[in-house]
Formats: sequence, C-alpha cells, structure tokens
Amino acid sequence: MRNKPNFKINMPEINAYILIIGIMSILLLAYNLYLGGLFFFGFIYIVFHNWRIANFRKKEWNKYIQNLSLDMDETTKKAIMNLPIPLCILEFDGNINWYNNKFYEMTGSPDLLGENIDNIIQNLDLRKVLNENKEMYTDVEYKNRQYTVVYNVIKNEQNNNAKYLMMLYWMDRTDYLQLKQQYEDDKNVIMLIQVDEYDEVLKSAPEEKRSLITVELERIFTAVFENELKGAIKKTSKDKYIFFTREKELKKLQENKFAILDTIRNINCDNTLPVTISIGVGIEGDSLYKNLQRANGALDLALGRGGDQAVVKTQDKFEFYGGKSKAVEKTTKVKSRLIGYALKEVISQSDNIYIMGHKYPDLDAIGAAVGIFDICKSCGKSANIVLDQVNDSIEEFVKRVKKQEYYKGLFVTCEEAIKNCNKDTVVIVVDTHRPSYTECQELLNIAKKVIVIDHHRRGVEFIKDTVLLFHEIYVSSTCEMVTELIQYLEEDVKINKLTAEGLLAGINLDTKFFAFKTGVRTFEAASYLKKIGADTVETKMLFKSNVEDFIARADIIKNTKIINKRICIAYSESEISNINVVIAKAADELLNIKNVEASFILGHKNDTVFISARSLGQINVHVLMEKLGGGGHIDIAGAQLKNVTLNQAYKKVHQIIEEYLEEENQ
Ligand SMILES: Nc1ncnc2c1ncn2[C@@H]1O[C@@H]2COP(=O)(O)O[C@H]3[C@@H](O)[C@H](n4cnc5c(N)ncnc54)O[C@@H]3COP(=O)(O)O[C@H]2[C@H]1O
Ligand SMILES: [Mn+2]
Repeated sequence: MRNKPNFKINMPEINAYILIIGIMSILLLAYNLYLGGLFFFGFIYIVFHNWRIANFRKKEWNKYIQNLSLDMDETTKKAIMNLPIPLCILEFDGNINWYNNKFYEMTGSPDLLGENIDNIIQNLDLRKVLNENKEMYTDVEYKNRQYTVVYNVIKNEQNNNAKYLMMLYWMDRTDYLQLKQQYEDDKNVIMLIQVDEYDEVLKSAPEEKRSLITVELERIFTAVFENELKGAIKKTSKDKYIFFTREKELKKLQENKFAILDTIRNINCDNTLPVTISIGVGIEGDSLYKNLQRANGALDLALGRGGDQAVVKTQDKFEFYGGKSKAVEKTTKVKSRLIGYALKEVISQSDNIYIMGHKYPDLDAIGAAVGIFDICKSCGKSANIVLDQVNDSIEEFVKRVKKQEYYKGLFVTCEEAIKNCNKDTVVIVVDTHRPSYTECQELLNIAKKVIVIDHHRRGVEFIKDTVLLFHEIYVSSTCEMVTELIQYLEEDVKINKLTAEGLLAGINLDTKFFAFKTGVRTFEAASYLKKIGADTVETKMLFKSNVEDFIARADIIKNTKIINKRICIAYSESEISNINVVIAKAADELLNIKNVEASFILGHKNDTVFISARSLGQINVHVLMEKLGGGGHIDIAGAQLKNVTLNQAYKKVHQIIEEYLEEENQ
C-alpha cells in the first residue's frame, strides 16, 4: 500500500487570512502608496501561490485514489482466485464463465471454460434448482463428496449492457455429514426377546430332545446377534433375553424383515409345536432407560398380537414384522382360575356395573356380556348391558332375553349408562380392546375401574389402566373365555339356560361351528355349556337368515373377482340393514372355493363402508385390515371406513392386496 500523502496545510482558514491581508493592503494603499503597493503585490503573490498548491494537491489526491483502486482490484482478484472454497461463475444457460483454483481442483478437468455445468456435474440439475428452490442453495453429491451449493445472481453492467451471471460457492460438507451419519448409526438400540410359550413348546418335544431346543436357539442367537450384528446378548431368565446393539445393525434386521423369526421357526427337534420368539425393540429414546421402556411396550404388543413377531417402537410409531404363525393354545388354565377369582372380588365390591361389547355387536360379544351378567347376578349384584342398536345378527337372541323375567331391565342405551356412570362404576368390556370400537367409549373415561376380556390380536390402540385384563389371543372366542371363568366359579355361580345358549352361540360363531381356531379347550367349554343346559338346536336357530340376506349374498358371490387364483375380492351394492353380517357370512363362504386362501368383501350402509376379511391362516388378514384402521384375528378380521364411496374403498382394498402380493414375492 502506498503512503497516504500529507494534506494537513489545506485548511479552509488559510483563505480567511489571505482575505484579511488583502483588505489590510488596500487600506494601507489609502495612507501610503509605496508601502500599500508593496503589500498589495505580496497579497497577489500569496493568492497565486495558494492556487498553485491547491492544484498540485488535487492532482496528488487523484493519483492516490487511482492507485488505491488498482490495488483493490488486484487484491480482490487474488482473494477470489485463492478462496479456500470452490467457486465458479456461470452464464444463465449453465456455461462456465470463470472458476477459481479450488473449483479446478474439485473437478480435476483442465478445460472448463465454456463447458456446461450439467455435463460436468450430472446430478446438479440447475434448471430445477432455479425453478423450484426458493432457498438459494442445493445439496449435491460429486465424486463421492457431499456439497452444499450456495448460489447468488449478480448483475454485470458493461457499456450500458446488463448481463446476469450466477456465482456458485461449493461448501464441502462431507466430513460433517459422515460424522452425523456415524452418530445416527451408533445410537443405541435395546431389544427384548422372549421365547413364546417356552414350557408348552418344550413339552411338545420328546424328553431327550428338549435341551437341544435351547441349544439350537442360543446357537442362532449367537450367530445372528453377536457375530452378524456385533451386539451383546444376555439371558435374563429361562425364556428371556436382552440384546444391545446399534441402529445401523438394527437396519439390517429391518431390511431382511427380521428373517431370524423364520430361522427360529424352522428349528426341528421333533417338537410338535413350533419354536417362535417375540421381539420388542426400543429406539430413538433420549436415554437408555427410555429405550428400555419402549422395548418393554413393544414386546407387550408383540405378545398381545400373537407372538412370532417383532415390534419396533420409535418415538412416534410402531412397526410390525413377521407374525406368520397362529398362536399356540395353552393347556394350562391357571390364568382363567386366577382371573375368575379376581373378577368375583371386583364384582362383589361394587354396586354399579356396566357390561359392553364392540360396535355392531355379534353373538360372541352379546353372549359373553350375558355370561358376565349371570356371574354378577350370582354375586348378588345387578348389572346392565349397554346396547344402543340391535342388529339382525343378535336380534333373535335379544328378543328371547327380553322375554324372560330373569333378565328384566338388562339392556340400557349408551345415553342412560353415561347418566348413571360415576368413577366408582365398574365397566366390563368384552370382545374388543380398542377404546374407539367399544359400544360406548365415554364410559371408559368416567369409570375408574375397567375390566377387559378379549381374544383379538392386539392393535396399537388399547384400553389402558385396566383393573383386570384377561386378554388371550389363542382362544376361539370371548364366550369360551367367559365359559372358563364360569367353570372356575362353579360353586358360586348359577347360569341360566338361555345364557348358556348365548355363550355356545358365540363359540359357534367365532369358530364357524368348530372349524376355525378350535382347540381342546373350545370343546371342553362347549361340552360344559351343554352340561349346564344349552340346547344345540335352539342355539343353531339363532343363526337363521332372512331371504334378503340370501339374495344379497348370491349377488356378492356373482361379482367375485379372484386375484392370483388365491384371493377373492367382492362387494355388495344392496343397502340392507345387516349388511355387515351378510358380508361376514359371504367372506366365510368364499373360503370354500378351491385354492382360495383369503377373501375380502365390502358392503355399505349409511355413510359407512364395512369390510370383512377371512383367511385360511396363511395370509395374515389382521395386518391387512389394520392398514385400514381395523383389526381382528390372523384369519378373521374387519374394518369400517367412513366418508368414502364403495368404489373408492374397493380400490383401496385391491391396492392393499396387491401390495401384499408384491411384498410376498420379494
Ligand atoms: N374397526 C375394528 N377394530 C378392531 N377390530 C375389528 C374392527 N372391525 C372388525 N373387527 C374385528 O374383525 C373381526 C371380523 O369382523 P367381521 O365383521 O368381518 O365378522 C364378525 C361378525 O360380523 C361375524 N358375524 C356376526 N354374526 C354372524 C352370523 N350370524 N353368521 C356369520 N358371521 C357372523 O362374525 C365375526 C365375528 O368376529 P370377531 O368379533 O371375533 O372379530 C371381528 C371384529 O371384532
Ligand atoms: Mn365379536
């Protein structure tokens, strides 16, 4: 840098002094001509000298300014040329106009001037960036490095011609992003593993081979969890394990859809029951404790959905994997006995009891409810069943109940129940565990004591804070569960004949007359009901249908479409009052077609589209219906959709089936 010249003498007051000298010399002229003349010449000289010096200074100043801007240009150019980040200037068509050393190093190609940026950096797509992005930056990958390209538009004016150019700064964020990815990959994961029905499975193998099952299980665990996934696994009890790993490893499990579930299921030590495991995974928690809590919740859900599956609980959702096998029937009835006594305790201590099933109740829901009513009555307590609307499937039964003095005043509407319900009321929910699917959800919010008795596979939505939960998914029906409770309370409980018939009807319905989900205990319950007076012919009469139902069903069967020779889909356009039961029956029936493994039938009434799904067990219809907000069992499930047309719902179901088939093929 040049030194700044000294301009100090150029002060405005000098002009004032010269003016004073001028005036003084003119005044002196009046007194003395010679002396005044001398002074006046002196004054002229000073004026001339001052003008010369001012001129000289002006020239000096201009020279200084000029040199300064020359210096600046040089410096800026050098600074940009040596900028430690890549920079290039483009014309608006993408041609490179100028670039710096770093950009040259970044691309490594020698001849960049005039080249189009799109040919050099293929995935930049400048047009798109300019058109769509409001932000003045975009992210791009180039030669295995990640860049954030910040750009701005500059106006270059030359000879009255304005030209627009784009400046692109290339910020290399590879190291930061790699570190971030590493951080994400390393986040901890807690997995809780439980062998399903360990004792039952061991018992199903010959004695000398039982220990081999555990050996085989642990061999697979070591191979997958320790060697493949580089985690740490620890056995915490005979059938439980805890496993620690990282999110990156968990992703591998998620990508192969927890194939370990299939490996375990294939263990063969002459066991007649398959070895299966349930896995609960907790991730994305801000502490290890949080992840453990999530893993616990996820494992509960996996078990409640029938085991043989993995549930991953993230911050805001559950993900489900597996769940291919049917739940195994437990041969021990210890639980029913314990629950039976606990139920009696709660009932005996309360004065106000409401029993309710699910919306659009069927014979299983209503049969179980009446069974519970008999238990209450035997304990000397009065109870009511909440029933808002009678549908065709329960109409005959309800009519018979209303005729008998024994059940006087049994049914109340939702409104009446809400009026009389308080925090001490006991609410007993049967045949569902979803709050929104109960006959009267408000009661759950008012009453503090809620009991749930259900046999459906667990969905994400679940009635919380129950005083008593009897949830067994391997049993055929809620009526079978209630019958077992009655059996254990036999000494104290007396059952009416019609109640026994209602219970038997519930079992008949859910097992399709002992064809589906029927275990040893189902027959035991049925024979007990027969013993206490149920008439099988009277029970069968509860299933009679109207003529319209038959006609609607025939229509459905006529428009049936078979996808891939294995899945039926059909619909009913008739808006008869019990369309939900008609489609349920049609769905059952379509399974009789050779090679058909699953059926999906749609029907509509008012503003609701009903869907009934059935399967022979190979295809998990529970998971498919869950996608539509429904639920049920692995082989019997359903859903209801609001605010859609039949046609839209049909397309949705079709799509879900196709997605399932695609997934299966992967
Ligand atoms: N939004 C939702 N959330 C959670 N779960 C949902 C749900 N929508 C439906 N489900 C469950 O799916 C299962 C199948 O319902 P779906 O109406 O097809 O079939 C029902 C019912 O309509 C049908 N059904 C009723 N009366 C019948 C009769 N007389 N003959 C034949 N089937 C009958 O028998 C089935 C009884 O099945 P179950 O109660 O064990 O389990 C039901 C139901 O509880
Ligand atoms: Mn039901």
